[in-house]
Parts: sequence; C-alpha cells; structure tokens
Amino acid sequence: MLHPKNTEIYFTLNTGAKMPALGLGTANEIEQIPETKQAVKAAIKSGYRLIDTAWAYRCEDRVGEALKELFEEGAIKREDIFITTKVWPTHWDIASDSISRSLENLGVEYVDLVLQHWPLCFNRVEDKDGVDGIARNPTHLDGSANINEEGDYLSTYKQLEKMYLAKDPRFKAIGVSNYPLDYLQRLLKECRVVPAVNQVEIHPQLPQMELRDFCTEHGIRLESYSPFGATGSPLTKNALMQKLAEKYSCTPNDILLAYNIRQGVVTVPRSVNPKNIVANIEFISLTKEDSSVLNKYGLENSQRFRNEKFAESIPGFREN
Ligand SMILES: NC(=O)C1=CN([C@@H]2O[C@H](COP(=O)(O)OP(=O)(O)OC[C@H]3O[C@@H](n4cnc5c(N)ncnc54)[C@H](O)[C@@H]3O)[C@@H](O)[C@H]2O)C=CC1
Ligand SMILES: O=C1O[C@H](CO)[C@@H](O)[C@@H]1O
Repeated sequence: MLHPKNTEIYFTLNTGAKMPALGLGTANEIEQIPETKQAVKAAIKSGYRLIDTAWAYRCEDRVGEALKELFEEGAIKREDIFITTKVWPTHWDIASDSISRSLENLGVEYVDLVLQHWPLCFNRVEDKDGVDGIARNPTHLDGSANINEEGDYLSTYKQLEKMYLAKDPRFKAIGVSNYPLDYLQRLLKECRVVPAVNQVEIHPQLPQMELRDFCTEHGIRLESYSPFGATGSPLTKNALMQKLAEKYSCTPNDILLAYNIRQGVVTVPRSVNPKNIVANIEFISLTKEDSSVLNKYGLENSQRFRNEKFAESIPGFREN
C-alpha cells in the first residue's frame, strides 16, 4: 500500500488482535456532547474503525445511538469496529459494574478493550450534576481530590485481570491509562496479564520516550491522547509543526497524527466537525529523521496540556 489513509493502518496488540492506528476521541466538551452521535456516524462512514469512549465522558449513550443506526443501515458490522471504554476511579472497586453500565449505554454485547482510566481510587460521592448521579472528580473542601485512602490503584486492574482470565465475554482485551513507568513496573510484578495498551498524553511536546521504550520492551501498545494538545488544538500553532507542515505540504494536524502513527502509537483525535474528522484521515510519510527532530524538541520543550488537578495525587505523574 503506497499511500494508505490513517484509517487503513492497524497495529497488533499482545493479544493478537489488530487495533486501528487512528480512532475518534469522544471526550467532548459538555455543550458538544449531543453532537457525539453525528460525529461517530461521520467517522465510521469515512472509514474510522476505532471509537475511544469512557463512562466518564457522559456520551456513551450517544455513541450507542450512532452505532445502532449504523448497524441498522448496514453501514458497518459490530465485528468490524474496535470500541474502547474505560473504568473511572469512582468505580475502582466495582469494575465489573462499570463495564456492564458502559455496555448498556453503548448498546453492544462486548467492547474490544477496557482500560483502567486512571491509577486512582476516588470515593463515590452523590452529585445530581455528576455522571449517573456520582461526582466525577470528587474533591474535599480545600479542592484536593477525594481519594479513598483504603484503595489500592492496582486493585482495579486486578479485577479486570480476573475477569479476563475467566474469559468474560464482555470484553476482548484489558489495559490501562495514565500509568507512569513505575506504576507499570509494579503491575508487571503483581499481575499475570500484561496490559494490551497504556493510553497516555503523547505528542511532540510530551514524547514520553522512557515510557515508550519500556512499553515496547514489554509488549504494551502505547496510545496517544490529546494529540493536538486538547481543546483549541494549541500544538497546531507551534512554529515547528507549521514548518514541517509546509515541508510536507500538509496541515500541522497531519504532522501531529503522523508523529504518533509513524512511531507505532495509536492515536484518537477528537472532533465533532465532519470536515475535520475526514481531514484527520490523511496519512503523511513523516521521515524517521523528522520524527527524531520532534522527539528531541519534546524532550527540550516538555509540556503537558491535559492538567487534571487530581493527577497531583499520582507521584511522579507530572515529571517527564
Ligand atoms: N485516557 C485519558 O485520560 C484521556 C483520554 N483522552 C482521549 O483522547 C481524545 C483526544 O484528546 P483531546 O484531549 O480530546 O484533544 P485533541 O488533542 O484530540 O484535540 C481536540 C481539539 O482539536 C480540534 N480538532 C480536531 N481535529 C481538527 C482538525 N482537523 N482541524 C482543526 N482542529 C481540529 C477539536 O475541535 C478540539 O478542539 C479524547 O477525546 C479522548 O477520547 C483525552 C484526554 C485524557
Ligand atoms: O479521558 C479523559 O478526558 C478528560 C476530559 O474529559 C480527562 O480528564 C480524562 O482523563
């Protein structure tokens, strides 16, 4: 294939399953949540085969509505798409319930991948404006995260592992998200099932080189979130991205997606705009030399764009 589209590229997971290199992210801003349905439909119709969602995004039901219509229209079959969902830290001790809830929302019998969303255990606090009546980011009065002090973050993965080893039909693979390297080291010591995926923030200002080497060595596929630097896509305004875009006669967005995909990293840009969804399919043959230039740039200009306050509770999370 001389010039594939990003949507035609697949990476193999340690389970043997193929995961599309490009997917649609669905962590939409609250006011854009109703647009999730048409975004998923536009994505699938233009060739996307991976949808990245989560209970915490409050849009699984919209993804489900889109899938139902796509199945009914005969646009796609369930087995031809890869669906990822995630267990939020409020559900750290009830991972099975979280999966059931997600499947109900999505209207499917299984997902292809379940990720532990964060290595954190939150207390469940009632909140009528929360997700399913539960505060998504519970905090104490001083604004610090309301962490369950008895909880062990690895407990969630251990629950997923137990279900996976018992061949739970509700999911095909398990993985993690936002796991720093030392957390993965502990996981590998205490668990038998190597996570299929670790989804973390990766882009040319956060190349995550050490984590990347570690994951490659242990057969864990990395997946990049916030490839454009999250809301407002600040990375597309970066002078180096603009210079490379000029060199390859493409957009900075194309460079940012190629940066991940050319290095074997799955990526899930978010958009509800059908034009942008389609534009993100364009594949660019970014050279190894230019990928190295970007990696070096990131080491010298490191910046995390998704700054969740609760991440302060994860030692070492902000150090890169
Ligand atoms: N596991 C985790 O903790 C996290 C996972 N994620 C996942 O990663 C996905 C992507 O990351 P995000 O932070 O949402 O942001 P992103 O880096 O994908 O950027 C989204 C922004 O880029 C804009 N955009 C997209 N395509 C464009 C185009 N072709 N031209 C111009 N603008 C364009 C969108 O309108 C939006 O403002 C999420 O939707 C979610 O699925 C995101 C954050 C954390
Ligand atoms: O996946 C995620 O997306 C959000 C923003 O909704 C981020 O906090 C979370 O980890």
